Amino acid sequence: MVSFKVSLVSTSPIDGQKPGTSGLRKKVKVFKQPNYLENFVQATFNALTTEKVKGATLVVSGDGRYYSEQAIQIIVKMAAANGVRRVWVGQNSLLSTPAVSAIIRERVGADGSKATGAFILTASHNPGGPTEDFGIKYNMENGGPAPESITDKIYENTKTIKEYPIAEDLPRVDISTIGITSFEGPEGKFDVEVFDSADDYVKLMKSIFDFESIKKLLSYPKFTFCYDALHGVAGAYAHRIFVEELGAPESSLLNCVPKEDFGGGHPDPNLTYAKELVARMGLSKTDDAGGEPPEFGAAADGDADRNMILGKRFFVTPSDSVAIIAANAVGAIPYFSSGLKGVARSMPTSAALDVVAKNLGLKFFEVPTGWKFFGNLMDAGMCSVCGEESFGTGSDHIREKDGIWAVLAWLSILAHKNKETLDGNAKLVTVEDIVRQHWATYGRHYYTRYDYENVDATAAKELMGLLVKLQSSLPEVNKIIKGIHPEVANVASADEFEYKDPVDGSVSKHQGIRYLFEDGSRLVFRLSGTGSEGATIRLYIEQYEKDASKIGRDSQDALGPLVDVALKLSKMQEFTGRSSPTVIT
Ligand SMILES: O=P(O)(O)OC[C@H]1O[C@H](O)[C@H](O)[C@@H](O)[C@@H]1O
Ligand SMILES: [Mg+2]
Repeated sequence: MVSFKVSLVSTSPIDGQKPGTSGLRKKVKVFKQPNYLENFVQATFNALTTEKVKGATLVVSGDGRYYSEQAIQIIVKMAAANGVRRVWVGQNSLLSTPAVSAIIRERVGADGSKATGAFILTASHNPGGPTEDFGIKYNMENGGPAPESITDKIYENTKTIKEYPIAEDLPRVDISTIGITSFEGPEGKFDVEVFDSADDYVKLMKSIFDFESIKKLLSYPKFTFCYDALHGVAGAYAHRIFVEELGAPESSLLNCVPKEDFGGGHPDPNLTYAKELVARMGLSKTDDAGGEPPEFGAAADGDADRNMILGKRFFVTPSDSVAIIAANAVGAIPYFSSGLKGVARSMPTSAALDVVAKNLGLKFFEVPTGWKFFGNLMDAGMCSVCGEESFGTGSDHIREKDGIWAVLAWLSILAHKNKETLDGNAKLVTVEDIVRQHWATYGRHYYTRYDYENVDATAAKELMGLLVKLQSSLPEVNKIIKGIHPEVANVASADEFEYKDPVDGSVSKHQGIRYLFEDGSRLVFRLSGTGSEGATIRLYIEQYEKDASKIGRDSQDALGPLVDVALKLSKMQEFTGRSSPTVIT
């Protein structure tokens, strides 16, 4: 057995290591600066209680983006030096964010060991490569992102760090080969175990869904399917699940080979960035992929926690997606057969889920943006299904959102609704049919999001400042609105969203600026917490329509007047210099 020594390296604090909504995300060149990654990793170790470090088992992996392999080698050396007992690594550094959560919660090592935390190496949906983004975040024992109490401590530690221990002489570990490598250090044995990226996750999915019924759906000739991993880590699961387990043809997988630069693309599953899928599904305004589009299409982001669901020439908004999953879960998904404990959405997500919760008599929660808020509810047994407008959907099977889970949930609902069809007796019920049926039952929440990416941070702050100021004079605001579009309803109330966690009582302030209209419409403005440069302003626009004769409009048309009001009220163009958003979803 190779032995290693521990040396102490002196360092000094580096500015700007405050973790955002989902960890620390910066350009690769920033991460490559001397001690940058090391300082953050040590600040994290120092923020944890001793038993989470000494003798502990730690998962380290991610979406395989550029710099992952080097980062893993550094973290392994630091883990060894900090007295960690074993590090678990997905083969080739690949583990999706949901798979990491599942592994922390479910995996038991050959010697009975269980992980107590993970470093997830990802910048999620941000591009990768030498000039793009890298990221790191720490997840806790419950499989969810570290709560603010820990991330605040990490940040404080980054401001005072003076030294870190490292096992400089520990040889590079081959993370491409499955197996355990053992070392001997001053505090005893240290193992690095490399294992199959998909095994544990596939097992979990099979315990949640009825794979046989999905298989039957996928083998039905009129049901065609397509999945785009955007060259992210979802590719490491897609072949195994959709092709090997469920029998989909190889040709149904698009961009399913994980690449360290995501093939030069932007691995964010939305109508702008998932271009190839959007064209194949017959939804592109400019390219036509030719041929009849598949009945079902889906995409994932870089670390496979996000999802986009499409039907033939049809886009399902994420806010509708979670509402539809919640409305159908009990009959369609075995995991939920005894009912839902409750449902939750993030504040900017449309109120489609609220209506389902009300009709079905389910507990309902509105939380700030960020998955960690759902985790607390789930740990307390208060929430089964949740989702966000930002293409995140999930359940209490883990403590992260789960892109492939969402696809399997939709396939389960389709299989359920098509029981008779699959037996040869009826017409195929499509994705679009399911959504339209849902609107007819619950009403439709027209919804759109405008993103202004990488705008000047000062200008963005000023814009938000103006919107807060306007909130104190609603009569004035309503006068402005009437001057723009007299048919738009009055603003009934306006505030900055604040959340008191019903489980731990913690309060999160300034979680987005809301204008709530008398007819149930909403305008929400937020600054993104996940960007790595400048500021990104997000504007969320929503309007509820109950009248069945009016639920079939084009959503941009239906929302036109409200959009206009939002842009003029906020002086968007004046502050940002932008005449149109970077992305509309
Ligand atoms: O802050 P934003 O850029 O709007 O991003 C918000 C999103 O960030 C990450 O993806 C989190 O995991 C999500 O829970 C959150 O909704
Ligand atoms: Mg992600």
